[in-house]
Amino acid sequence: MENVKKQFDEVSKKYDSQRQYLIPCYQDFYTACYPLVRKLSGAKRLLDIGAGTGLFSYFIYQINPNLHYTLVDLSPEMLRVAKERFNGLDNFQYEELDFSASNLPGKYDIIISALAIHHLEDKEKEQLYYAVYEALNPGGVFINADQVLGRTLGFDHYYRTNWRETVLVSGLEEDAIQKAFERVKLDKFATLESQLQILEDAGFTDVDCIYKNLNFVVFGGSKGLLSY
Ligand SMILES: C[S@@+](CC[C@H](N)C(=O)[O-])C[C@H]1O[C@@H](n2cnc3c(N)ncnc32)[C@H](O)[C@@H]1O
Repeated sequence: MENVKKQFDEVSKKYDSQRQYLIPCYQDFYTACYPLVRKLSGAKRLLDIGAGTGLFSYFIYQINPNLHYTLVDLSPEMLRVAKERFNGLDNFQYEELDFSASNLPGKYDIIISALAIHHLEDKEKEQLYYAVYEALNPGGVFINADQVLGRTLGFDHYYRTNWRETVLVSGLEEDAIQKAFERVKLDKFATLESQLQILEDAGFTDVDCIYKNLNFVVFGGSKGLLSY
């Protein structure tokens, strides 16, 4: 995890400005969960796993500013940017921790994560999903916006090649592109199906993928029947 921490510490100040170049479906990817979150009217506490600069929390904050937000990340520099973003708001707290090695702190009604869990080995992903289930209050929901391994080698190759080609012509400066290409070497994608299965095994009741664009997906599950 030291390498992950180092690379995200380094990119922290430029991270937000590069996101729209590096995630071709940026707006849809971060807002696909809005209808689901809007339905969780009784929710009070949200945990963002691998929150980084707080980008995903910021999207949720746009539609639910009254939640209590807990942002966890192992990179102090990424969290520093998050603290600047939410400066002055007393419903935000921050925890510097490695979620592959530490327990998740507290109990929550909504647990979110974006582009973070793919840094874990498959076994660690599984352990984390079980821990997420335990950390949810009854009726709570887990939402993971992430990149996944293609279902077949052919599609995986297509997704990765397509992403590189898209980023190369995105207008992002060359140095930033090369650093992003370095960072993705740390990624450990797993298939969507295997992760949906783990969520079911962990006890989640309603489990599904609510958004997919190439290998960018948003999926998750509810602890108890989804009341919609
Ligand atoms: C690509 S960034 C995503 C940040 C944010 N969620 C977003 O959507 O912009 C991945 C983040 O996950 C964090 N991360 C990766 N592995 C981690 C771990 N084991 N424990 C805590 N944070 C981790 C990194 O430090 C980084 O800030």
